[in-house]
Parts: sequence; C-alpha cells; structure tokens
Amino acid sequence: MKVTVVGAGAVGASCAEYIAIKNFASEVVLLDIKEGYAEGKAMDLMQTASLNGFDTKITGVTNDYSKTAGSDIAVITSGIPRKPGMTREELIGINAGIVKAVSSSLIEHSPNVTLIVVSNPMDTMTYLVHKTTGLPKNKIIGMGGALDSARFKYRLAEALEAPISDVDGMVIGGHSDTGMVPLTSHATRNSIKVSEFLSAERLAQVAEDTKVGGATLTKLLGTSAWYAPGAAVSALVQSIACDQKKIFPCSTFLNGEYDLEDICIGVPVILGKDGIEKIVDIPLSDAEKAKMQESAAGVTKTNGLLEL
Ligand SMILES: NC(=O)c1ccc[n+]([C@@H]2O[C@H](COP(=O)([O-])OP(=O)(O)OC[C@H]3O[C@@H](n4cnc5c(N)ncnc54)[C@H](O)[C@@H]3O)[C@@H](O)[C@H]2O)c1
Ligand SMILES: O=C(O)C[C@H](O)C(=O)O
Repeated sequence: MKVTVVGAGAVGASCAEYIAIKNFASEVVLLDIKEGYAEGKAMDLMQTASLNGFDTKITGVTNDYSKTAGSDIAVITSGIPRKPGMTREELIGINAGIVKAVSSSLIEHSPNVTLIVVSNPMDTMTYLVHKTTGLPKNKIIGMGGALDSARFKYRLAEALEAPISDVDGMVIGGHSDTGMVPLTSHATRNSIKVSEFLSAERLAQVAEDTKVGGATLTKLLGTSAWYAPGAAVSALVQSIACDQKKIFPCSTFLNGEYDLEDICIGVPVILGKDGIEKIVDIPLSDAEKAKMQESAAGVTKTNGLLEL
C-alpha cells in the first residue's frame, strides 16, 4: 500500500506520522514544493521508527511527482492555512490553484488513485477536484466531518464528564464555522441518548463549541490545528487501505441524496477499498434538514467563486 501526502507542513507531516505509527502502509511519500522540506520531515519521522515500532518507509521529495507513481491513496494538504480572525472560505483564492495543479499531477502519475482532499475551504476544494479531474466520485473524498465529529465527541465528553470512549456522535454538513450540523439528537453515551443527561441549553452549547472548534484552535495557536486533522486523515486512509468499511462523515458529490445536488458536502459514507462504497442515508429531523439546506447554500455560494 503506497500513500502519498502532498504538503509536508503541519497537517501533512502529522498525517504521515499517524499513518506510519498505525503500521498498515508499506510506503508513505511526502511531497512539498519547498526545497528540501519534505526530505527533512521524512528523515526526522524515519528516525522515530525504531522508537515507535513501525516499518512504514517514509520518503520525502521536492515537487517530483514521478516518485508518487503508483500511489493507491493520495492526501492533498498543500495550501495555506488560515490565521486568527479569518474564515476558511478566505483561503480559496490561493488554494484553488494549488489543489487543481496538485490533483492533476497526482492523477497523471497514479491514474487509479483515491484522493483525500484536506486543503480549505475543503468542501469547495473537493468539488473543484470533482469538476476538473474526471476521477470517479467514489475516489474523491473530502476530510472534514471525521475531524468535526472527533471534536463533537470531545465536547460531549466534557459536558457529560464521561470518558470519550463512552461517547458517540456525528457532524454532517459543510466544514465551516457556520455550516457544520452536529447531530445532537443522534448522539449517545453508551447507547443512551445524551439528551437523557444534558439539558437542551447545554447540548446547544456543545454544538456551538463544536462548530467553532477550528477557529478556537486557530486563535490559540496562531495558525490552524494539525494533530486531530492528521489523526482524522489517517483514520480515513486506514479504513480504505485495510478495507475496514467504517462509517465516517465525508464530503462527497451528491446527486439527490439528502435532497442535495451538484455539491460536495459532509454526509455519512462507508469507506472501504473502493473509496466511498456507499452514502448512508440517515433520518434527519425537520430542523436538521433545514440546517443541512442552509449549510449547502453556503457551500454553493463558495463554489460560485471557482473559475471552472
Ligand atoms: N479539512 C480539514 O479538516 C483541515 C484541517 C486542518 C487544516 N486544513 C487545511 O490544510 C491546509 C494545510 O494546513 P497546514 O497547517 O498543514 O499548513 P502548512 O502551511 O503547515 O503546510 C502547507 C504546506 O503546503 C506546501 N505547499 C504549498 N503549495 C504547494 C504545492 N503547490 N505543492 C506542494 N506543496 C505545497 C507548503 O510548502 C507547506 O509546507 C490548509 O489549507 C488548512 O486550512 C484542513
Ligand atoms: O480551522 C481551520 O482553518 C483548519 C481546519 O479546517 C480545522 O477545522 O482545524
């Protein structure tokens, strides 16, 4: 199993590290445009192999796509992150050109690759890849919901004063400060609805804290987060590489599902060896349906800024 990660910055390196530590891929290629940067990150990571007990071979290259040839999965993290006070949508001007060029180069050398798009604004970047590459839609996956759901579980566990392993929950919709739809009515603590333990007000606070999870970290760190994003990407890569068929909310092209069309946005999917193997339709309340439509309107507005 060969995995390429484009962008050896904060998220790309974290993602490569988690993939290696989980020890399921034979090879990870890190590629960056900055001279020597990916080579340095790869060497540093390889020097953790004997300490962390993995055999994955990590190599770094400067913009040489021939070294990515034959990749089964590629992750696109190249582009700029936001600074405190910015929205993800403001990154479109620079990141659209980068994502378009990078996806085209990856596919040229690995025509059967499954692409995971991370660069922001992620739903729009996933749509861009869908519109410009000709890859089948099951092989184009936007990562956002897996991260947002992890943050939702963190906030739920905090409110419940429960261990995170006791908590389950999912966030669908657009990966934006206003567009996320945390499914509070579906969230559980060891199969008991969390509404049995938390007031409506406390649950609404959990949902709000979840939605601004990325912005909160960006304010604290001065740039956007990387550990949880890297871990979330590695979980998607593992589900595909090991054909685990796990359910994650991912941004995928919709053609009528969830009453939405011509958009990439986060919905639950089954991830296995064929990438997105199934979009899972779950019953939503009227309020959740309305939030999904509102979220989609926001993503569609951002998509309108693309030069396709
Ligand atoms: N979808 C999500 O959930 C999620 C989570 C975290 C970050 N992000 C996004 O991921 C992106 C990367 O974030 P980061 O914190 O790693 O940023 P970073 O600045 O640390 O790393 C980005 C890397 O991309 C490289 N790069 C730029 N143009 C390139 C090109 N054409 N080819 C190859 N490499 C190129 C840069 O040299 C840099 O090393 C940002 O757009 C950020 O908003 C998305
Ligand atoms: O918040 C960001 O800009 C980065 C990423 O989308 C995140 O949610 O951490």
